[in-house]
Amino acid sequence: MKPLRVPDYADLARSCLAADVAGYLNGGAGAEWTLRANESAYSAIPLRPRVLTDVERCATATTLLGADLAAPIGVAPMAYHRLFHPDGEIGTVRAAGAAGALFVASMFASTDLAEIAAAATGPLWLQLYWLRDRGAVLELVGRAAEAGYGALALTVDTPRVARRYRDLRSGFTLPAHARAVNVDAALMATSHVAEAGTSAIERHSLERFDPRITWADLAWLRERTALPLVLKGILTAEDAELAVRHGVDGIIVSNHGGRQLDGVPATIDALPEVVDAVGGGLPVLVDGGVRTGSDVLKALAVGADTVLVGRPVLWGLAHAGTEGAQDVLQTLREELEEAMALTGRPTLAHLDRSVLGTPNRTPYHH
Ligand SMILES: Cc1cc2nc3c(=O)[nH]c(=O)nc-3n(C[C@H](O)[C@H](O)[C@H](O)COP(=O)(O)O)c2cc1C
Ligand SMILES: O=C(O)C(=O)c1ccccc1
Repeated sequence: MKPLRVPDYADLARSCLAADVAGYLNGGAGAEWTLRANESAYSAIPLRPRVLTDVERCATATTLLGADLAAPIGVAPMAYHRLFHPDGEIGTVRAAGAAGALFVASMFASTDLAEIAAAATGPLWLQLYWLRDRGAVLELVGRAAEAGYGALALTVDTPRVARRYRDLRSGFTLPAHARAVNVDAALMATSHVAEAGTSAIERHSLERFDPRITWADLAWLRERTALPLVLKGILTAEDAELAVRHGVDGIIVSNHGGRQLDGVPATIDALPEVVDAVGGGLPVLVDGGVRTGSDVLKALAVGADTVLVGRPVLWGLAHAGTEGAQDVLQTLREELEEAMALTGRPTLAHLDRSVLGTPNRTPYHH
């Protein structure tokens, strides 16, 4: 079967990856309630099309923090792309460039961050976890600035990596070909040591991630870099207001793809309160559960400026390397354009909450 839709790639990736790697990729935290909610909440929202609006040309191009995008779509930061295909981050960053999408590299990328930058042809950000060793974080920030990264995305929903039962059951550990090559090897040493009944990634986070940071610490980072700072993992109006007050340059509404606190709402359900609290002063991005162009359209209609996709890009990469990842991003852009035409909204400015019907609420149990 030739893959045509994003879910086709999910099936193909599952069948070409080892079971433990597929479990790490597709799994979530706890009972995986939030993981399921992310996708099913999009499915529950009906669309309200308008007709006779001249949709011969539907324009998806936009800008984000001063950079041009072919569509308001980007690749969410994900660790270790080489786990899934030898093309690794070089494949996914090339795919993003070809599709005109933003690429957010993970702090735990399995490819040198300068090599990622050299292969990039579009906007590029670096995601960070705040390690107890602040010097190591700062060193990475310096290298990112030098390599031309355009912004930093600090992930704030992960004081520690959550218990992911698929990984605990499989005893998932990182193989030698997928390592976090941008962080000092001594700091990463325990991230790939197997121990029965535990997750190496979770144990490593307890040792190395700094769970003591507060809003006051953001100033420390801001004073040491000129790069825009975006917070990833905001889910409430309260935290959105604090983020604005602390002068951040953007917000990513995210529940980490259901991989951190299980029981939080689907991101499309948390998005309205964050958008309303921010009030338009800075870009709001969202990720989690986006699988179709209509999902992208729904997030934009609620008020997101750009949508990030995670697992779908790695499904494409796993199945067909660079080409597969590119096809996933291209498909989402084309489906978005079609959804704009068929809802009668020829520009992104036309996408407001009037596009959205009342959700059919029996969700979260699919
Ligand atoms: C395999 C995998 C690795 C991830 N690694 C990171 C990471 O290193 N840093 C981070 O902030 N988020 C990480 N995430 C979370 C993603 O950035 C994103 O929030 C999530 O995948 C979006 O949901 P989706 O996969 O349903 O699109 C990871 C997600 C996956 C699936
Ligand atoms: O962020 C994640 O979901 C994730 O898988 C991860 C990978 C390495 C370190 C911390 C988290």
